[in-house]
Amino acid sequence: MRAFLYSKNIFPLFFLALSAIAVIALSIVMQFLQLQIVHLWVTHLTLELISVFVAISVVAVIFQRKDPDKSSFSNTIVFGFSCIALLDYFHTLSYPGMPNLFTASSPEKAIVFWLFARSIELLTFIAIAFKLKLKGRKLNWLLAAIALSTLIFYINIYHSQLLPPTFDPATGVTDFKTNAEFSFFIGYALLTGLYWYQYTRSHFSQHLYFAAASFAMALCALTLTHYLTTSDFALLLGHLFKIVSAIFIYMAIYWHEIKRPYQLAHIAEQKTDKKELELQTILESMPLGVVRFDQSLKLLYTNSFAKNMSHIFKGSQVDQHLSDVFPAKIASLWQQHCVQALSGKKAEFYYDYIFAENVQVYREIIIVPEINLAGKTDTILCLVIDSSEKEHAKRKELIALRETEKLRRALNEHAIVAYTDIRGIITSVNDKFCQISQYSRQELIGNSHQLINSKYHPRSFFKDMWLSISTGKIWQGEICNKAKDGSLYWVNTTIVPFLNDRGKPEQYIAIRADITERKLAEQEALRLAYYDELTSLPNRRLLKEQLERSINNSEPNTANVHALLLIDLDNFKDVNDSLGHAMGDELLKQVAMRLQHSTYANQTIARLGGDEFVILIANLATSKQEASIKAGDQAEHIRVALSEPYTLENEIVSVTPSIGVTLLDSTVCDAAEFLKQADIAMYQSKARGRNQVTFFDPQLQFALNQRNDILRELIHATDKQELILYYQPIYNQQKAIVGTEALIRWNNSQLGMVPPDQFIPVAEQANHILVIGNWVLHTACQQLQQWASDKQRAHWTIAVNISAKQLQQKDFVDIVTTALTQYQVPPQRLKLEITESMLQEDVDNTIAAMSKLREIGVRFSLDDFGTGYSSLSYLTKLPIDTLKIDRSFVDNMINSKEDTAVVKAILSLAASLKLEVVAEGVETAEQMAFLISAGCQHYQGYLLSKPLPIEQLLLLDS
Ligand SMILES: Nc1nc2c(ncn2[C@@H]2O[C@H](COP(=O)(O)O[C@H]3[C@@H](O)[C@H](n4cnc5c(=O)[nH]c(N)nc54)O[C@@H]3COP(=O)(O)O)[C@@H](O)[C@H]2O)c(=O)[nH]1
Repeated sequence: MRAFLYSKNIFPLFFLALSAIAVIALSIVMQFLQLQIVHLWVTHLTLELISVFVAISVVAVIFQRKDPDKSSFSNTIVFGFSCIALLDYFHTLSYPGMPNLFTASSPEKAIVFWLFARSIELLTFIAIAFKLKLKGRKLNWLLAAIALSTLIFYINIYHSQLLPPTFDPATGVTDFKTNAEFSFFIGYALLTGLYWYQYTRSHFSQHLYFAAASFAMALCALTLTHYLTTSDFALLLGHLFKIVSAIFIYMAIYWHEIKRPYQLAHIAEQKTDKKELELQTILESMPLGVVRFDQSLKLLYTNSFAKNMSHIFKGSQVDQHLSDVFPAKIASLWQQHCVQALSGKKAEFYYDYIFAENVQVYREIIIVPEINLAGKTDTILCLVIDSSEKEHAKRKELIALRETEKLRRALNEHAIVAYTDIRGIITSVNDKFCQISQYSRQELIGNSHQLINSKYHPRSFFKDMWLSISTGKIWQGEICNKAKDGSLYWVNTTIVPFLNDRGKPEQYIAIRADITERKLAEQEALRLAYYDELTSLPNRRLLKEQLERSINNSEPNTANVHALLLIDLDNFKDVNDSLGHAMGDELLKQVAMRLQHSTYANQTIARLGGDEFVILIANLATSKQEASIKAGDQAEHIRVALSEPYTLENEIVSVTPSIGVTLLDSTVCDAAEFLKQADIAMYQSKARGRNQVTFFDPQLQFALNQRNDILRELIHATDKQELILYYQPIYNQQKAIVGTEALIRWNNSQLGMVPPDQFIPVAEQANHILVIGNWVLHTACQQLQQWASDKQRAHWTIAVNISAKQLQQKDFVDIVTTALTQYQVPPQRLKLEITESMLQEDVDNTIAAMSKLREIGVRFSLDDFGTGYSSLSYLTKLPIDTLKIDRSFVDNMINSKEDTAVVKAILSLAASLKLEVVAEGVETAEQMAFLISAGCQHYQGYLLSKPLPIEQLLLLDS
């Protein structure tokens, strides 16, 4: 309970309430018992002096108080309680029983002072409750209180008649006095409520104490409404309540003026301590150095951060001078700015410093002047920001930026650069891009690369490119672009995607190098490598590649039969020889143009070289039968077209083509093989009399293979000494050998003994016959040289077979004479055998050459006479000595009248032209007998001897 009362701070009221109840009860008892107090003036004096002392104490306390506000209610208390103290003192002095104070002491005189004191006290309570403030100095109000009290004193002493009567010696206190007390009671009761109300709102103890004081005064007034004489016990009680009230007033003033300020000061001190702690914590945890200097630049404070700042504050002590805190190099800088701050101006500066360890630190300093209460600056606060990390990062970034800038400049100097956004819209280009594309930067930015698309590349090219870069991969490739003027240029392009934080491209940079020159060179090289210079048609290499592509791309169930046409011009050599190479070239160009007009877009025309052209008709048909019809028709169309006369300058020239056709299907996979097939077919056309279209025959292929085998080996035959010369003797009617025919034999390590009718035609086609013929000529001459010293054989002749190509050599005469001279052979011993067929071409030159040789003595035989077209007109012009009756006539002359007639006719013709006759292929005695009877002088044949190696021939003769 006690704790509750104290805790709620209502002990004073509780105490008063109990006191009131006790006093009222005691009062009733005393009233009932009519108790009287004797020697009351002593008690009264004591009690009053206590309350006067309390009032004076209140004034004293208030008087000592330092009021920040001149119009404080302190003046109210000083004035009010000074009056109360003085009037209560006058009241005490004038109380009955006290010595006379100017006039005789009396109850009335004492009551007047009392009533004035209580009235002023009530007014003072009211003024305090309503916080009425009196302006002015406290001393003035003290003097005013003294003056007022003195005035009341004077009136009450000397002019008491002016005042209403308050005591009747007969009846005691007057009604005025009782009513006045009752009024006081009401006033104090109301004040008790008011103070209590204020207490409940503010919880200020001061209000509670005033409430208690008011309550005590209310009880005092109430008690005093019941006394009649100055010796009544109620009077004593009233004064006791008054003392209680005075004590509560003192407590209120004590609480307000002494205790509370101390409490507030204590709280403020606690707050200050807390704030200081907080400030200290903040300062210590701040990521910057905080340093304070006084006016003389002595160090006052450094926070932990500053203390740990390398090389500057480390080891610094409070009271150290600034010049001892910092290294000399920066101390002056600090000092200069600290002095500025001490003059009241905020200073900011920045420096970097390299320490012995080569560590560079960067500092930003802000110095703030601290203004004291007097408005002056006697300390400065320095905020030290360690910007080393930031600065190093900035410098690194700067270096990186410079590097980037250098790279960018280098890149711009050497490359064509464009930036695009994620959609491919150009966002930035360099000058080189503008130069090569011929578009301005404004025209390019905001556009896509579609602006420079040359349409050279298929859509799939760019689709693949986007697929690559949109997944964050770097793309590289060569692109053909179109400049503003329509010209094309080539760039080697690298597109690098820049990725965002999520790894997705957000920008692309395209770096390009102009490779137009290289591309043109490549194209030119390609053209030279794959195209014929004269006609601009694809050459053999390109044809071969396309042919292989056609073969490889053939798919089942498609038109996968292709046709290959090989065209060779007949007699083109004549045009070259007669009209010159320039005209020959012009002819080839016109042929190329006609071929282009005679073919379709998807067909490839190529020039293999010389007068050879090829047409590849890919995917002609699904069956060979259909393909052969279509290819035959087109080949015939071409043959007709090429056979039309050509106009070469002013010359009208006619050439015909020999065309070989072969059909390709997927069963054969070799382009070279197809070309060979077409070649064979073309040669077949030639063989068939030229100006023909011939399809490839597989049997021809076999022959060709054989031919190729022979040729491959034959080329090395002379070097490998595989050639042997056999000799078949020629007899006269007396069966004596008059000469021999040299017949070549070839014994090859791979092919065995190859008969001459197999390898001679091959050698002729390949022009190798010149080598072989020369060997035969020299071997025969060498043999004649040997025989020249052999009496038995010195008159023998050797007949050497000469091929057409040998005879057509311009230096053929020289070749023969050289051989004769080399072996010192009498020309008469050498016979050159030619055939009728050789005389079909270049007859005049042939005869001229023969004549020259004939003039020096070399003799000529006309072989196989009767089998070809023999014109008697030129037969007479030929410088020949011998006619050889072909073996086919000799074979059949016994059984065939026609052949008998031919043999007789030849013999008769030879006789009339005075030519010798040799019958060859004499195999039977019957044939021999018939020939002798018919007048033939010379015979050659198996009946007499087969061709023999020289050793056997010599045996034969011996
Ligand atoms: N340009 C050159 N041609 C030459 C050379 N050596 C030969 N040849 C020609 O090769 C053809 C075949 O010659 P070969 O196999 O040697 O046949 C010759 C005789 O062996 C054969 N012959 C002779 N007598 C008979 C016989 O009674 N019966 C028979 N079945 N065959 C016989 O005739 C060939 C000679 O014919 P020909 O030349 O027409 O006199 C052949 O055409 C040779 O010309 C050479 O060095 N160069």
